Amino acid sequence: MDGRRHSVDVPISKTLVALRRVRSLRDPSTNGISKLSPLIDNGCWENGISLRFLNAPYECDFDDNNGYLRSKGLDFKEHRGHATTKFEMNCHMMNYCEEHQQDDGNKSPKESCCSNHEAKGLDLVSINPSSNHLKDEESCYLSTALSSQFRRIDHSKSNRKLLRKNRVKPSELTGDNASCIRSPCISVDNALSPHSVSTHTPQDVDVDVLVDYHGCGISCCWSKSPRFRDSNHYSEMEGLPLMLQHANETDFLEHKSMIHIGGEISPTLETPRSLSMKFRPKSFDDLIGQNVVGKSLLSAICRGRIPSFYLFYGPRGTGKTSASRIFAAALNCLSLEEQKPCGLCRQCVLFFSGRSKDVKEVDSLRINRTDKVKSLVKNAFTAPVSSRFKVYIIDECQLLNGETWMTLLNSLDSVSQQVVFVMITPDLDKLPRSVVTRAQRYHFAKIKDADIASRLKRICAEEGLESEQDALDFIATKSCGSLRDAEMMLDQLSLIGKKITISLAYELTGVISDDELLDLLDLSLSSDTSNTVIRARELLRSRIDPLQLISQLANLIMDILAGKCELGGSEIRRRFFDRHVSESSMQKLSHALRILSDTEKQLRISKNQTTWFTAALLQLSSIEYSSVDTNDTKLCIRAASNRGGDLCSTSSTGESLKQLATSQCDEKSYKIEVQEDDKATLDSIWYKAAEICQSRRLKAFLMKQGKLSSVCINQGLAVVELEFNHRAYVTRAEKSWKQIASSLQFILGCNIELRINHVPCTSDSKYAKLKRSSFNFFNCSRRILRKSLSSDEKECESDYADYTSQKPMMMDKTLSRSSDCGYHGMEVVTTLRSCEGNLLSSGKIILNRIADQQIPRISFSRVESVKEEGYNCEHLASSTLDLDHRSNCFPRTLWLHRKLSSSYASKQKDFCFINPQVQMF
Ligand SMILES: Nc1ncnc2c1ncn2[C@@H]1O[C@H](COP(=O)(O)OP(=O)(O)OP(=O)(O)O)[C@@H](O)[C@H]1O
Ligand SMILES: [Zn+2]
Repeated sequence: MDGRRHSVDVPISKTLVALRRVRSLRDPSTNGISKLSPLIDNGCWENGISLRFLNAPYECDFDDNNGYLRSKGLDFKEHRGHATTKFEMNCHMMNYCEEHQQDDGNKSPKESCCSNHEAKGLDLVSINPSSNHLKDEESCYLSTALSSQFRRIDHSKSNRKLLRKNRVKPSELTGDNASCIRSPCISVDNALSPHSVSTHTPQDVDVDVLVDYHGCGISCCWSKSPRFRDSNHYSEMEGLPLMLQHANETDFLEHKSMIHIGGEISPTLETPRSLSMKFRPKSFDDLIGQNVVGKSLLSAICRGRIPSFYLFYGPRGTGKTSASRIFAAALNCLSLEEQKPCGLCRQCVLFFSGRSKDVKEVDSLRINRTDKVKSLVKNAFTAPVSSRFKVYIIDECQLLNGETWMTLLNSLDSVSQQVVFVMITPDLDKLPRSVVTRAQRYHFAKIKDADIASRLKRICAEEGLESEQDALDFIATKSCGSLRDAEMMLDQLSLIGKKITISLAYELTGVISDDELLDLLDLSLSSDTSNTVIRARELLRSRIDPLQLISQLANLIMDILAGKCELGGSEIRRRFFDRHVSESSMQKLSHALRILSDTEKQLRISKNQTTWFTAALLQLSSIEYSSVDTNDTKLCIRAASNRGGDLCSTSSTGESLKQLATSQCDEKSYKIEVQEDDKATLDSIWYKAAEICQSRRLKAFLMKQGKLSSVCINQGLAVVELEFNHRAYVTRAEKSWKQIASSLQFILGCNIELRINHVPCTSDSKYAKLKRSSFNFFNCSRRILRKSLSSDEKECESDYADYTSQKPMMMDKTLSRSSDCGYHGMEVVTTLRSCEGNLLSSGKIILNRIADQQIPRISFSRVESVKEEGYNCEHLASSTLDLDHRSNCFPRTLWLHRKLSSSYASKQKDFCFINPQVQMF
């Protein structure tokens, strides 16, 4: 059996305690009572149920002979008035002070506490609380110290019954026991009385006093149950109904022992409800990843520069609340050392046992009423009871309303120097500006994955949990910088299996393993349609959300592309990397990434996520046809026809195009008969595309005047060039570009970028002359996407359609934004070709918007690399163009192109801009 875990004699008790623990894990941050709690809280713990902590390392000895309890030199005596009663007991006790063995060798406050007491041989004295109040500071302190060691046992009637049932004779109870019937706690003498506890010989022992420092894996959740608070709390709560005592959650209590009497678990003895409670930091050194904050707060304390208003903000689970408590303790710590809180001094003990009257945690929602906040402020004006500072910790302060803030802020100037407010929020933006500016702000950053993982490792070691490093790394990644989330996940995993493994972690979080993902990716890239569908459905049906799956898949692909994915390992992994190592595979993967990104957007608005996810997977294999042919070259078909010169090389693969054409359109109606001759292929595509245009006039126009001069498919995008031999035809075609593009899209089955060129007829002598002097290549491009548009996009699209019915097209919807939408300019990527069509150069022109112009103007501020073969267009840099006066918009591609062409052509007649690609910035 695990040395730190405890055996439970009777299964039902184990079950109930386990239930309690599970409940606590559901929502460890709240103390809401679940349905189970009445069962557990009020359940009749039958007589005879005893909990026995086996294997607990006993650090504390009780000396039967001399009647003194000694714990590492610590003598416990009972003082009643002037009388000192010795007592003896036989119990198994583990000194809580042994709790934290710091890895770094530094002593925790508690350890130091022990050793300190040990060194001094200090006698702790308990004043028997005959009244419900501990009257003076000392008694409070002493009582605190003792009760934090040994929580008191309830001597109410019911408990006495239990005691009786447990064969403790009433006569054996001392008169003093009776005198404290009303107290929810027993005094130390009672706790340690030989009558209330007995040896654990099988017959006689019904009660074992169990003190477990390390936590037994059995957590109690009574921390906020008022019936277990001591009388001091009640009286104070009455006076200050707004305040939440944090006594219940403090670490000392969390790590305290449990006393089980006659089968009843004394609820006043706390064990941590969760790992995150158990491992709540207790000093600035314990805070992980917040060194700067810790240092700064500590140095403020040391220098005595304490403003009254602090704001701790940052993501959840990063230590804000813990830091505020540490800060409060440090403010009042009496130690002269720099390291505060010391955990030893009177103030520290008071604070950590939850009995400090000067540190309050305030419920934000409850002070959102005028009377309540006023009462709080009034309270703030009273002097601290016993400490140097009065500290108010207000968590989730973003929930405070304006009026409450006003009251608090107004009081800040007048409250005494001894009052400190620590406001905590995860969201600074939700606070009024005046609050943010007046506070001393501390940012709690997300905690690094590596730090989280090493913290988890330490916890596992301390808890005696077996774990795989991969699993811990995974938990760290999944917890997004929140140590609490990580600890909670670890806690849950520790309940499931003996060892915390990566597969267990995957299962708990609903994530699938990289191997499973690689398998799926392999299938989909290999065009294994049926198996892809089967596997995708299996995964989706079993446990994973399509959106999560798609994001995991995308991440994995990115890792592969970045070379971050390990090649070795499992069989699946090896197979995948054997098959997908080539350059073409990498292209496929990067295209797959784009498909997944599009699909992700679509999934967000789709009700049928499974279908669309599966469809996306099937598209991954279609990349093979559309973007990459078997030789890794672009599929590019051009009619060499009337273009002179060496327009880019053509690698016409009729077969690929056939596949492309037939794979994605209705075979019966639009199957393209691809000829070996490219020209015929292009004509065939053009004919089919024209054929399916709805407007008869357009159909006739396209068939008669238009020509498909090239189709170039790369990475799922077909760049289609059309030729018209008259400017008027070009304009006409431009007006119907959408229909043309969708027909072509339907035929080619992929995204389309359309370029409509004006190529004067060679037979026309006038144009022939023109052509000789200037290849006036009139060009524009537009693109429509096959995917269905989201509603936003549709809106844009329709705006755009309206606009383009009167004006030439534009390429990108962002261009339709008005000039005052924050764009500063645009970047135009141009290509220069000679009149023969030879590529001369390509380059970039940066256009800056001239500020403060009602009608925006652009100036050419930079011309890059358009300077080859003796051509120079630097003069553009000094020119300025007026933008279209009809719109307050940046120019449309075509318009810009015309401007550039005319401006440029006037100086250099030999070439022109082709296909400017415009990007706003
Ligand atoms: N920086 C940290 N160092 C050590 N433990 C931490 C840290 N941050 C969080 N934890 C762990 O998470 C638990 C919760 O932390 P805490 O309540 O201080 O976070 P928080 O930032 O206040 O979160 P919230 O904003 O949700 O209240 C702690 O008990 C502790 O176990
Ligand atoms: Zn101290």
